[in-house]
Amino acid sequence: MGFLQTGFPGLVVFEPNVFGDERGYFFESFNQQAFEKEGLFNTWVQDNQSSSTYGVIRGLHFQKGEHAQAKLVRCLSGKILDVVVDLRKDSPTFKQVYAVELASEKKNALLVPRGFAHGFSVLSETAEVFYKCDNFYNKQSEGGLIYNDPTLNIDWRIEVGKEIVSGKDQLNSLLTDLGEDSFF
Ligand SMILES: Cc1cn([C@H]2C[C@H](O)[C@@H](COP(=O)(O)OP(=O)(O)O[C@H]3O[C@H](C)C(=O)[C@H](O)[C@H]3O)O2)c(=O)[nH]c1=O
Repeated sequence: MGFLQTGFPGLVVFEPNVFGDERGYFFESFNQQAFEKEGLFNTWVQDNQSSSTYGVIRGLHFQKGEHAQAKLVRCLSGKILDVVVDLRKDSPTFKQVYAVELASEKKNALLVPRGFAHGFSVLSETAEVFYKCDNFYNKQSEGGLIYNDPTLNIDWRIEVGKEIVSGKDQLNSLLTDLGEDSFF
């Protein structure tokens, strides 16, 4: 089981020990003792799962203030580009972007601490994404960054014109327009 540092404080890529045999495979997708040994202390209270087709971009979302959520994100089927933006004012990586490919084949996961905007693009024909949250959904506190913000210049690795973005996400803000209450 490996925990890979990303250079962003608290943002960690998790690579489990996978046990394969003639039946298939087994791995522990989360182990509180192992995570706490790495200094990763989260109390997960809500699990989310979504399914999307190629070209879908969900996000970038965050919940403000006391409703902020840490997430442990994995791809159950297919492949996604998981993308986060650091919104923590005191972080050395404040306003920086980190992206990592999560795939069912890799069985990897991304631990996103509170204080990040999170989104992903679907690189395979379909993808099912599962993520644990350490705080409950709170619609009223939701904030969003527009996926094609020129300041962030995120390469979602989707063929031009094939992006599928919800009406709600098309109304997300530019980083430069976020209010003070969007930062941590
Ligand atoms: C997030 C959420 C949504 N919902 C309901 C609200 C809507 O009726 C429906 C779809 O919600 P939304 O369009 O916000 O779903 P996504 O675009 O996948 O949102 C997620 O996208 C990015 C990748 C994230 O990291 C967030 O966890 C989350 O915001 O599910 C709930 O009932 N509970 C929830 O926790």
